[in-house]
Amino acid sequence: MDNIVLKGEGINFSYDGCKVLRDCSFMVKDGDFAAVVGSNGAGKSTLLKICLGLLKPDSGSIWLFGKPLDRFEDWSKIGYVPQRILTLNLGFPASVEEVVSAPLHANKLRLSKGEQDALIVRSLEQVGMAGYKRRLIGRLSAGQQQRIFIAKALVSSPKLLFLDEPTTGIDNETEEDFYNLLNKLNKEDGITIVMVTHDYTDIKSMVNRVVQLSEGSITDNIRKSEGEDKNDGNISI
Ligand SMILES: Nc1ncnc2c1ncn2[C@@H]1O[C@H](COP(=O)(O)OP(=O)(O)OP(=O)(O)O)[C@@H](O)[C@H]1O
Repeated sequence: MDNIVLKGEGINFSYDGCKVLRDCSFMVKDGDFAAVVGSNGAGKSTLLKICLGLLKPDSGSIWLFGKPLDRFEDWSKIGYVPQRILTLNLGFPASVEEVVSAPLHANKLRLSKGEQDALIVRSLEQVGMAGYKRRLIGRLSAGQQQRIFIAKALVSSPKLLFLDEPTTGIDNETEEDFYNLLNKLNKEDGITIVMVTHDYTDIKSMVNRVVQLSEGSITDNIRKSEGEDKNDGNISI
């Protein structure tokens, strides 16, 4: 019970009366690499936004680290890389450092300049972009920009990282590098990952949990453990 970091129970959600999620229950345990899969429009991004409190369900509950979402305060434990439709263009004025440091200001962590700098450098190192601190983000490639957005999500040392289709607009070779990076963050740094993806076959070997959505319902919440698939999605905990 202790090692459940994310739990959803009986989530229903509609946009303007149009039902998108139906009675969704699921869980993710500490150390999991969970893939949220399903066809276009199945409700994957919506489910992620509900887990993050960005959308409010019509009914049902979310728990983060054992706390109901409305009482959860330790947002520095959570990283989020939203779905990106467009690559930032050359004229975008923010530096890599400004982008990466944003969560430190938002989370009001009250860190000294030196502590902030150390966290920025460490998160850039984690994504293999150590030398890019002073560069303008709009001048980087799509794959490099995506690494910077991961660094931004990592800067507050999260325990749980949500990613929404992070490889959109990235070529195959960069994509492989990127998955290796996520695998390292999960297996070596112990960060629990919840990732919406269309490329399940590419990441099957690193994923140990699948949350399958079909037309707004969760049809599977399977953890692959010790060679045995275990469905623990709809049981009460
Ligand atoms: N802001 C919105 N207002 C109204 N309807 C929306 C909104 N966002 C999403 N929808 C609808 O809700 C449904 C689920 O959308 P969602 O983006 O969660 O699906 P998804 O599984 O992430 O899809 P994709 O794989 O295409 O990104 C879709 O039918 C979509 O058109």
